[in-house]
Amino acid sequence: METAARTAPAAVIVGIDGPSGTGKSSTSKAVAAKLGLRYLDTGAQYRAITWWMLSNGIDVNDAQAVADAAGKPEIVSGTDPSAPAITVDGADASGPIRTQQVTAAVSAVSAVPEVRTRMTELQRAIAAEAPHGIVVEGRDIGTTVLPDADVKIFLTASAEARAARRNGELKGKEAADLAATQAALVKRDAADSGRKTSPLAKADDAIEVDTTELTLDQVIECVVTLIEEKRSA
Ligand SMILES: Nc1ncnc2c1ncn2[C@@H]1O[C@H](COP(=O)(O)OP(=O)(O)OP(=O)(O)O)[C@@H](O)[C@H]1O
Ligand SMILES: Nc1ccn([C@@H]2O[C@H](COP(=O)(O)O)[C@@H](O)[C@H]2O)c(=O)n1
Repeated sequence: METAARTAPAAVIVGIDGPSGTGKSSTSKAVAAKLGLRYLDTGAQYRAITWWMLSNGIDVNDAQAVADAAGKPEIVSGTDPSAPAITVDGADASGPIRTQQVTAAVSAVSAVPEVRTRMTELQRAIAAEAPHGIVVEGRDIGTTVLPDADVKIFLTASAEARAARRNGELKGKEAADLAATQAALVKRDAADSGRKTSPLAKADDAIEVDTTELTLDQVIECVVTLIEEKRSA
């Protein structure tokens, strides 16, 4: 008797891009966990190399010095969506990469072509090793890192909504000025969109999701549905 062959779903590669505070990390982690996929935070990698530059006395505004040092740190990213991890030369960097000092310096470092070449190679290698697929979030995943991704999403939200979300994270800590938060994220987006190499941009074939009026759960549901539709097509 013939039995129908049961095939596991093919690995699915998902790229989620967008400006700062649009919900890329929260959405990507939840979607990956729900669908049994790996997860990669490429922003954390750019933050990690920036932290290394700062820790090693390299002037982040000296593009040549950053380029010369770009190959030195060893950056290792975990891909478990329930326990994102990142190390630099074997040391846990998950805390230090989130400081204001790193946030203020990361756009300058990530604009250096040698840094982007190194990170892109690392990101492609990680994506290629994910057995069932991966959700990769960043700024240039759909345009440059994984142009053949199965699903490309570009998240957006108003600057007001993004600033309010960021300030909401500070509960219990000193409340930040909303206008200052908004100005800082708009400035970082402008630097990321304006650089020559792999700027923050929506790929032509990416699906744009404006999250301004959506809850996080609604965004997650929307992205899961888009991936499932693609898988069943
Ligand atoms: N749709 C939403 N509604 C309300 N809050 C949200 C929504 N999406 C994300 N958030 C909250 O907004 C904050 C920023 O989200 P998140 O860190 O996922 O954004 P991001 O795009 O990855 O930001 P960055 O690029 O700066 O790392 C978090 O506190 C998150 O819980
Ligand atoms: N694919 C990417 C991802 C990130 N960057 C740069 O890193 C910064 C930090 O990113 P977060 O997601 O952690 O906020 C971001 O502002 C970019 O400068 C990048 O260039 N490409």
